[in-house]
Formats: sequence, C-alpha cells, structure tokens
Amino acid sequence: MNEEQRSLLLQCSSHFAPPKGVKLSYGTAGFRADATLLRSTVYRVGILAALRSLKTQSVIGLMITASHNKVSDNGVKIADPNGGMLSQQWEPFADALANASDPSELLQLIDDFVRKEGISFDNGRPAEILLGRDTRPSGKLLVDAARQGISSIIGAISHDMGVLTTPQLHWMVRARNMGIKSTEHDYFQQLSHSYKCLVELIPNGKDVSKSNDKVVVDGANGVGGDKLEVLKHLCGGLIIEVRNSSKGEGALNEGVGADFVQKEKVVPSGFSPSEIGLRCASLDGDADRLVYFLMQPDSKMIDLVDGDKMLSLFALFIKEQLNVLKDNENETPCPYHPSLGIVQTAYANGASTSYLKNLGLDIFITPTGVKYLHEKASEYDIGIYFEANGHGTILFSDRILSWLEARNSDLSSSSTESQKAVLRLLAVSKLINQAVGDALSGLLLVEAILLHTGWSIQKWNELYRDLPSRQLKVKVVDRTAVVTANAETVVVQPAGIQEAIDSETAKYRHGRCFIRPSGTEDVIRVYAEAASQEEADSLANAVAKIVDQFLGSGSSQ
Ligand SMILES: CC(=O)N[C@H]1[C@@H](OP(=O)(O)O)O[C@H](CO)[C@@H](O)[C@@H]1O
Ligand SMILES: [Mg+2]
Repeated sequence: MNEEQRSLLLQCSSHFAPPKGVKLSYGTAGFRADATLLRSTVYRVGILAALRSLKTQSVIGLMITASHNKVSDNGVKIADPNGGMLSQQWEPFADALANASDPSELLQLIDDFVRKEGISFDNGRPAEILLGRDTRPSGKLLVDAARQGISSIIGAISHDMGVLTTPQLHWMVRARNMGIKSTEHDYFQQLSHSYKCLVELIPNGKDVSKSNDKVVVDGANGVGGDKLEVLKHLCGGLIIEVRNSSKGEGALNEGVGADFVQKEKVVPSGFSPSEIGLRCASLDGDADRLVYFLMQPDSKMIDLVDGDKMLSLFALFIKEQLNVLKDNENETPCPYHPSLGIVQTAYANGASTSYLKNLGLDIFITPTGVKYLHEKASEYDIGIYFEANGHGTILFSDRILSWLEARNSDLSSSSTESQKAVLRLLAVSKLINQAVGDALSGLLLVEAILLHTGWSIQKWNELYRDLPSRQLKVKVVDRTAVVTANAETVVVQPAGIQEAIDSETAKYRHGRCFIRPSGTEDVIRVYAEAASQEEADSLANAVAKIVDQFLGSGSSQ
C-alpha cells in the first residue's frame, strides 16, 4: 500500500468509531446486530469488499439485510464472485476488521492482510462492488457507510442497486462475473421464461388450465412481496396473490414471514379463513427462504410444508427426468450417469431423511448455514440442498450443463421423451438460482412441478409425515462455551453435557435431540424430535434445563 492509500484509510476510518464493548462476529450469515451499532462494521466491510474484488479481479456484492430478524436489527454480508457466500478463509479477517479498536489498528490489519494475500492495488482492474439492501429503514444510511468504506480504497467503484432481495443481488454478481445479462429486468425475464418453458413441457393429457388455482403468498412485510408483484405478471396463467408486501402497515417479520411460520407453526397475519384449503406460502424478510403451508379449519394452526418437503419434491422431479434419460440411453450417443446428491442439516426432519434414503438417494449432513450446504452440493453433478427453514436451491455442475446442451442439439430434430427431459433439466437450471437459495425462484419451481404432477398441496404434503419436533432457545452466559462435532449433532464441550442429553433422549420413543450455539443470535438452540408432540416438547424442555444447569443462568424462550 502506498502512502496516499494509507493516509486515505486512516482519515476515512476516523469517522467510523466502532461501538464500545461489543464483539462482532461474521457468524452464520454475515454481521448482524441492532442497526444503530453497525455503521463502523458496514464501513469496514466496504473496505473488505473492495479488497476481495482486487484479490479476485471480479465484481463483489455487499448486501445490507438482517433477513428474518426484527426490523430494528440490520446486517451486512458479502457475495463472492460466483454469487456464493464470502470464502470462509476470509471470515477471520472480517472479524478482525470489525473489532479493530481504532484507525491505526485497522490500518495495521489491512496492511498485514494485503501483504499475506498478495493483493495488488495497481494491476489494472479497479475494485467493483454491487450494493443492495432490504426494506429496513436503517438500510440507506448503512449503504452510505458501505460506499465510504469502498471509496477508502483508491479507484474502487460501487453501484447502488437499491432495494433488492438477497438472492437477486447474489444472482446479479454471478451474472456480471459470467459476462451475461445481469439487471433486475434480466433476472425477472430469466425466471419467468424458464417457468413458462417448464409449463409448456408438461406431458400431453394433463389439462393445465383446469389446475389453474391460486397461491397466496405472505411477503413478511418486506422486499420479497414487492418483487413478486412484478414477477407474477410475467408468468402467464399463474395466479399469485401477495399479502404482507412492504407497502402495508405491518412491521417487517412481525407475526409474519417464513421464519415465524416455520418456527411457530401458526397462521401469519393478513390471512383469513377464506384461505383455508388454498396453497399458501411465506417468504422471509429478504426472500431467501420459502415455506408452504395449509391453514387448518377452525384453528390458528397450520400444516407446514417446509424446506425438507420442497427438497423432496425437487428430488423426485429431478430423479424422474434423469430416469427418463437413463431408460432411453440408446437415443443419446454418449450416455453418462450424472451424480445426484442431497444435502441437509441436523435440523432436517428425521422423516424426510428416511423418505429420501428410501428413494435410494445419496444424503449428506453438514453444519447449519448455507455456506456449508452449498459447498457440499457443488460436489455433485446435480446437488440439491435445503435447510428445514426453507433456504435451499439446486446446483448444476458445468459438466452436466454442457452435457445437457450437447444432448439438446443432438436431439433437437426429434420430440422424444429424452429431449423433453433434457429441456426440463435445462429450464430448472435457469429457473432455480445457482448462486444461493431464492424464495422467488423456489416458488416458481414448486408451482411448475405441482402443475406437472397434477398434485395438490395436500398430496404433496402427504409424501411423508413429519415427526413431531420442537425448537427452543436458551440464553446462557457465554454461548461460545458450547463446541460441537459431527455436523453439530454431538457436543464435545462442556464435558458431560452430551451424556446428559443422551440419557434424557433415550427416554423417548423416536427421540432425537441436539444443541448448538446460534450463529445469528446470542442463544443456544435446542432441537428435539419424538414420536408425539407432547414427547418432543417434553424432551426439548428437559434438555433446555440441562443447558441451563451446565451453562449458567438464562431462560428458555
Ligand atoms: C435453526 C435455524 O433455522 N437456523 C438458521 C439461523 O442460523 P443460526 O446459526 O441457527 O442462528 O439463521 C441462518 C441464516 O439465515 C440460517 O442459515 C440457519 O438455518
Ligand atoms: Mg433470509
């Protein structure tokens, strides 16, 4: 770094003093905290984004969002050149930057890191960053802080893309770096076009117009509902009714949204008994999560159709297309057997994992956080990953995409079943976001597959019956005292706690229980499954007490 760059960094960062007594961590999905604490963090992440862009010689994304958290919170995360999460190797640097106590410590950290990573400041291409934010009122000020961080690196350019869903920003970063069309309009065009392709490929004999019922979508009072209002007009006959867009009175994520619906299993605000029997869905505050649900008559409760069920629906559809290709191998000059992998976390309902195993699928469990699931899924030709809370997508390797494109040209004069299967797989790869889980593209894929199969949401929900489960949060003195192993299913510290959990779990039929420190909230999460809801509740409560005994005073929520 030259003198000019050093003094610019020192001077700019003196305007962004970090909050006193707060330790920040990049966590499961970027930095998150009360929005009033985040100015200096976001400024510093702006610097990091510019350095990441110089290092990778690519466009980088910076998103201001706290997803499903309350409206007074906010957060910041980075999208890497491929549209995925920030490389985990850079997370310790992000933590160190955010926690540096003054400008000179900050400068020293940057200096050391730049040297270690061999980042060059004058090799031609300037740093370039796309900025996005959700609908939180604090977003504008924080985008401004990010811009100032970016301009603390000489020559760096930022583009403010305005209010976006998180997956839109990730999609744009990926598209920009691939040199393909990357505007919001292009995003809507690609999704709607590939949705319509899938509908056109529905086998003859299925009367699409007859199943033309509607889906009612809860937008969490956030950005997702607003974007869906635009997208729905491009999707032909599909009828989407949006509730809880950001234009209404309700507060973001309050009594609404995918996180609320999945965790509480109750009807979100804005829905009335007239929706009983209809297909309903919920997005989270930044629209990277999606769950479906059915309202139960005469009750506030819902039947939840969660991320695991979406994964199962997608896996069945993809497997069906691959089977068509396998059965008609003689039609393709160079047969090849792509690998199909399923990736879940310990939060996946045990019934879903059994169901997928019975389908003969290859299943892998990773720690919580899409950065882990995404990485694993990308090892397969087609990798499908989902968290139970509804964040997930389907990844296609370059190898299978080239193979499908080549088969499509070979078969283009015929209209065989194989060609239709090839076209469907290609359409799915364009519809479903290849960068990150995306509620809008997920919704369109679910809708297309339900039309294709002719299934109602009830039929889909009956693929298997969820084991009753309960999640609790326990506040403890220091959640980092809990260290886990085996994809977070076993606690290795503090000593003795796992044995206590095991002996409690053994008392329950189909009992399964684990604890882990949250990466987004200051709590320990408890997850329990058992044969009945009463037993799952009782196991979760008993283990919450154990957590309390081992880790100091707190209260379960
Ligand atoms: C149990 C649960 O839902 N955990 C969520 C939550 O992470 P925690 O580390 O559990 O706080 O937020 C993450 C980011 O949105 C999401 O990836 C993850 O699945
Ligand atoms: Mg989210």
